[in-house]
Amino acid sequence: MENGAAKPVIVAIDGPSGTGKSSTSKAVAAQLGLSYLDTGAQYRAITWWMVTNGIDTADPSAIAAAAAKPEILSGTDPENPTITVDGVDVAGPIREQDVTAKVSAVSAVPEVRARITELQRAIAASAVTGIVVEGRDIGTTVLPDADLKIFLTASPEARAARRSGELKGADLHTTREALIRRDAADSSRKTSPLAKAGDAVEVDTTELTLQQVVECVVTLVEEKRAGK
Ligand SMILES: Nc1ncnc2c1ncn2[C@@H]1O[C@H](COP(=O)(O)OP(=O)(O)OP(=O)(O)O)[C@@H](O)[C@H]1O
Ligand SMILES: Nc1ccn([C@H]2C[C@H](O)[C@@H](COP(=O)(O)O)O2)c(=O)n1
Repeated sequence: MENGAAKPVIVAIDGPSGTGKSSTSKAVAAQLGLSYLDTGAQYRAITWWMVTNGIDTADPSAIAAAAAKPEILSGTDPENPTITVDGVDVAGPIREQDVTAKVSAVSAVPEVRARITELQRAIAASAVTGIVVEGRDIGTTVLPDADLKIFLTASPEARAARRSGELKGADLHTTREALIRRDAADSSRKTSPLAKAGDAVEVDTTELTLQQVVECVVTLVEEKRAGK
């Protein structure tokens, strides 16, 4: 840049549920002074709005007709990410089981994806120092020109164990089956499915601690910035 300021860096982190995208992205963004966007929270927020407003989440045409109605705002401070719908803080309700069970159906509707993708691109374009954006289709569709693309993976067993640790008393087998079902739905939808971009770096986190994954991604970002 002409004034000597560093060019904003755009990092896309994709992968299935429970691979560590949110934890890794937040820590990397905080360490590097970047913004952070949880795109899953946006899809959860629009799903919460559909459920709260009595829209039938099994009816794609009803979802499509309502997709433009809610105002979804994401706060991108990695130390304090926020999400509101029509001014209501929905950070808690969007993690509830009912929303988790319906989010794949709602996020498969093309009108929903077009709306949320537009929001995501606007947020990324306005990040002054750069941003870490995590989701399912960031490297393939939302930000195909990202400076660095990471695709996190982990075995279903490791992912279920991580999630069961969060959900008090959750049965490991049930958690594993639910993760696999959601990944299958997210990977098989027609519009912008969960997929690894051809130029993404794949990191298998099964045997890595969160700290090791963060260090790996920070190193990759620093190498990119140094032009390596
Ligand atoms: N490498 C790791 N080793 C052990 N636990 C981890 C690791 N990475 C993340 N975790 C833990 O696993 C859980 C899920 O992580 P996280 O929410 O970051 O995954 P995610 O990919 O964003 O999931 P989702 O897509 O479902 O939101 C969290 O409790 C987190 O602390
Ligand atoms: N870029 C994205 C991000 C998320 N989704 C959908 C599919 C997920 O099952 C759901 C919830 O995401 P999570 O909070 O578990 O990361 O949102 C998507 O389609 N595209």
